[in-house]
Amino acid sequence: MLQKDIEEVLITEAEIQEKVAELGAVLTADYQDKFPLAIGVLKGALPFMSDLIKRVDAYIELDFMDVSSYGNATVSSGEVKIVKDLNTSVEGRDVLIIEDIIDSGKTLNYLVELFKYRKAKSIKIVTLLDKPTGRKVDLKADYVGFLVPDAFVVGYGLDYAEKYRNLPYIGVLKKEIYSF
Ligand SMILES: O=P(O)(O)OC[C@H]1O[C@H](OP(=O)(O)OP(=O)(O)O)[C@H](O)[C@@H]1O
Ligand SMILES: Nc1nc2[nH]cnc2c(=O)[nH]1
Repeated sequence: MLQKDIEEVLITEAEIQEKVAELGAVLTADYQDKFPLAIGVLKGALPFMSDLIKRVDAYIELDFMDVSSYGNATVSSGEVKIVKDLNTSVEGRDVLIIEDIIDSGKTLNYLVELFKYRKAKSIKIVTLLDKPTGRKVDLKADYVGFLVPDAFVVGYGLDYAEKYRNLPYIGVLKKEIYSF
């Protein structure tokens, strides 16, 4: 049903799952002797976070932050709003931010500055997708799944107007779906 709105599948479900396992193995090694606070950035990171944490064989604590800067648009408003804050203090903690995509970089830039201000011991970023052509601020992730081209992508957590998050793959929507 949802497939009829998709122009092109960029990353298949199998490719995502293979990459998640790879990233999980790297994180398992890097966090073996630590107890990081893994912070999922809602809502987009939910499927990635859910799959990734099951591939990390190390002690990790989970928390969530809900921030939003896109609303129903395909371009960042540039203003990051905290919709839900953490339940846990980041002070003195090794923080691992889990994101679905870095585009302009503004969301993560905001969160990194916030967690620095809140005195996190270390801050690392794992993102499933990186769209370097969208970058507006200087920001790099520590762990990246896939580079994506300059297109608005949906699926596996990523939405257009709150739809398509439940697709198991990453794709590009047909042009007629967008209401500009
Ligand atoms: O690098 P940026 O340009 O800041 O874009 C990345 C952010 O945009 C999306 O979130 P959105 O604000 O759409 O909220 P959502 O996760 O609830 O969809 C995505 O989940 C990232 O958090
Ligand atoms: N769904 C979706 N959300 C985004 N947020 C920033 N870039 C994107 C994108 O390409 N797709």
